[in-house]
Formats: sequence, structure tokens, C-alpha cells
Amino acid sequence: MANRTPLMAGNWKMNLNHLEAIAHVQKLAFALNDKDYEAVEVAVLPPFTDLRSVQTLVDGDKLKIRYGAQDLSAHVSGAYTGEISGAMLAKLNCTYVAIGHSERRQYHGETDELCNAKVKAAYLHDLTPILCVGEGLEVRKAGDQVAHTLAQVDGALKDIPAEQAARIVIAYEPVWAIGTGEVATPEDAQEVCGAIRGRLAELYDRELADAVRIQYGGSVKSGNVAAIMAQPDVDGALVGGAALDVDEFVKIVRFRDQ
Ligand SMILES: O=C(CO)COP(=O)(O)O
Repeated sequence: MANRTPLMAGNWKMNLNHLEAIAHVQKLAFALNDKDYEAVEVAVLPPFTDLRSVQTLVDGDKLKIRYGAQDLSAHVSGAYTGEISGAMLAKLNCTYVAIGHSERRQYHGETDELCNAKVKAAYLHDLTPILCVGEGLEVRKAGDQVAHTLAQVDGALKDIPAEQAARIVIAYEPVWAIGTGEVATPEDAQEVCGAIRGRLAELYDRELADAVRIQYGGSVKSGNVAAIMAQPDVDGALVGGAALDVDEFVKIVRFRDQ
């Protein structure tokens, strides 16, 4: 099995202004040490308006924390009021960009087709997509979680060449577990994350599938992270609420100690 460095990423959603972001990242950087960074990659996904401040802090203090955005435009530039381009994010030295988060799909009608266009826009500027997929409660109750999630993967990766897909991060986030306190069981997480890796092997090849990191997201906390990370196909967590508390997020980064 490939040696995949776990990625612990905090999706702040619409929380923390740029001043709060500075305080948060400073506190996080102070708490983390070289041993943490050797074992785990740590990233934050703040709101757009925080990114310049986070960049200045990370560059100025040479921090090992990576950062990225929660979304990007599918378009390159032009008359798209309110949108943020991949070029703008790349200029801010973002490493990551989340694409197709369930809240974007749910509240902004984002389709697999749009996610596919956004994945292409991200690669155009060397950003690493964190592609978010996962089923809602009805689909889960019907037992169709694997088929539903794999269809999202297929749609988002349409026409994406292997050299680009090899760098993607996929976050399996069952919608019923997001912000509900109801975490998927480790077996639930493994079932779908394993199926995603299998689909990557079908779409590309086994070597690529073994190299891609697949995260779990949905009510991850210090108390449940270790069991989820113990699953063979789970390579990190995309953390919402618990990432807003620095102490809690540090414990998640140190999942091996929990
Ligand atoms: O949506 C999520 C991360 O992208 C998960 O959110 P919670 O950790 O708050 O459930």
C-alpha cells in the first residue's frame, strides 16, 4: 500500500473574520511542532476574505500550515459578479480548494457537471482540489450510498487526465453526518472510502488509486477521529465545527494520541 501522508483540513465555513483568522492560525502554529508536521499535513480553509491575512502570516513566520479556499469559480475571468477565480487563489499561494461541498450543492445548486468544470479550473492554476462527495439521509436509508457517491466521483473527474487526478484529494462527507453530531461509524466511512479508491483504480490505475488521499468528513472530533483514521482507506479528515476550536483541532491532528 502506498505511503499516504494524512491530511487534516479545517473547513471554517462562514466563520472567523480576517482578524480572528490571524489569531486562530497564530495559536494553531504555536501549538503544533515539527513532529506533528512530519506525521500529518495540516491545512485550513478560511473564507475568501481571510486568505490574504493567512498568506501574510504563513509567509512571514514560515509556517508549515497549508491553506486554501472553500470554493472557486469555474470561469477563468470576466463578468461573473461575486466570483473568485483560480488565478486569484493561486496568486495568494493557496495549496487547496474545496469543490462541491454539500453546502454548495444544497444551497447553490452545484451539480456534478459544475464540479467537473471547477476541478478543471483548479488544475489550470495548479491548485489541488479537495473534491467533496457524499450521500444524503434518504440515499443512505435506501442503502444506495456507494452508487450515489461514485456517480459524483465519476461526474467530477470526467475528462480529467491521470497526471492531474493523481494529485486530487477526495473528501467523503455523508450529508447526514455534517454538523449533526452524528458521525458515520468507522465501517460506514471505510465502505465508501474503499469504494472510491476502487473506482479510481477503474478510472485510472491501481498505482494512482493507492496514491490519492481520501478524507472522511462529518462531525469529526478528537473523541472519534482515531477510530475513523484506523480504517485502511481513510487518509485524513475534513473538519468543520471542531476546527474552529484550536485545542480540539490540534487533538485531531494528533489523532494517534487519542
Ligand atoms: O462539512 C464538514 C467539513 O467540510 C463537516 O462539518 P462538521 O465537522 O461540522 O460536521
